[in-house]
Amino acid sequence: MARIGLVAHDDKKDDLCRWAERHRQKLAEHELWGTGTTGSRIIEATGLSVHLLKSGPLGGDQQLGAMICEGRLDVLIFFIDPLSAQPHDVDVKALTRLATLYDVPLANNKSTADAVLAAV
Ligand SMILES: O=C(CO)COP(=O)(O)O
Repeated sequence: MARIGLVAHDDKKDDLCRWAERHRQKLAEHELWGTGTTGSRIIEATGLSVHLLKSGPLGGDQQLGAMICEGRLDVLIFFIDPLSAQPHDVDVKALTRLATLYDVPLANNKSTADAVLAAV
């Protein structure tokens, strides 16, 4: 069982919910962690159990970063919106930096997320 973080920027939340619905059965085998709004949307869309952290802009990205550096997260699925500025861009950068630093598989789009999930 892998510990999987699920995060999406606002314009990508629908995409991540559809992706989670498509992979519902496989995701149910794992321990899921989500930032507040993303996690709630996934619970609503799929009925999956997701541990909810703070909303991203309120520290949820940093909580996931802390999980990574403490060895408590195995995979990060983070659908980033490349077309919008984020008020908490520094937190987004910190999270992706820590995932890279600790060699945690990081999927920023659907194709990569498909590949990563197939490997866990
Ligand atoms: O902002 C986010 C990631 O940077 C996601 O946070 P929410 O899931 O709370 O919207």
